[in-house]
Amino acid sequence: MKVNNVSLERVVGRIDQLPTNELVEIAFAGRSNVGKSSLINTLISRKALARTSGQPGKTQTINFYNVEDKVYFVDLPGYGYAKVSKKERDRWGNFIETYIKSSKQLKLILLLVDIRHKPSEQDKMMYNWILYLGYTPLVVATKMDKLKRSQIQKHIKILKEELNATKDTVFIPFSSHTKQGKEELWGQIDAHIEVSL
Ligand SMILES: Nc1nc2c(ncn2[C@@H]2O[C@H](COP(=O)(O)OP(=O)(O)OP(=O)(O)O)[C@@H](O)[C@H]2O)c(=O)[nH]1
Ligand SMILES: [Mg+2]
Repeated sequence: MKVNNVSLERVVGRIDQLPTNELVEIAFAGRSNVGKSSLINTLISRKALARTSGQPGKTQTINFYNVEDKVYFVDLPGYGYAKVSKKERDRWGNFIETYIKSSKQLKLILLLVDIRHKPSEQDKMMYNWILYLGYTPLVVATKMDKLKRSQIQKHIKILKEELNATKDTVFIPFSSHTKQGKEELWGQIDAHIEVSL
């Protein structure tokens, strides 16, 4: 998709504020600091529409970006931020869960994991949970610029093994610094949007 028009249309902090809309939705999930907001900025070719930060826990609301009046990119708050209380974590879990379960327009969930590290227990839970809800997550292995080119396939293999990934789960190495993986990712997103339009 060629992106000219995009805006942050809705910031949702409570379940009862979730939109009932017509546009298709694509959600971006993953642990705090993995690069969700940066990925959205890269896809829409904006430097900083989605707020990013070196401090984990930047995105705490569910943010709906209207892209070309065709699709919402849904930036989810990150999980696994150690400094957050259990109560907050539970609230997060309920919030995300309610959104994913209740959205009628959600067509694709991108699960972001850091290409350098083994997935955390929460990453594994999230992966399995997305499958359980009937979606096949598209796994984006972020921050590939931090690895040597020769290491990338090895790390993708480790991620597949550790997540015990299904055959039809697609893995895309990505960097929002070098923009590697951007075209491939758009290819996947366009394909999902097309079948749903
Ligand atoms: N080297 C490198 N750093 C990245 C990349 N993507 C994001 N970062 C950095 O990682 C940090 C976190 O990025 P964000 O995009 O804010 O992460 P997030 O997943 O939205 O974080 P929360 O909103 O806290 O859930 C920032 O300092 C980014 O500059 C990447 O591809 N390569
Ligand atoms: Mg964020």
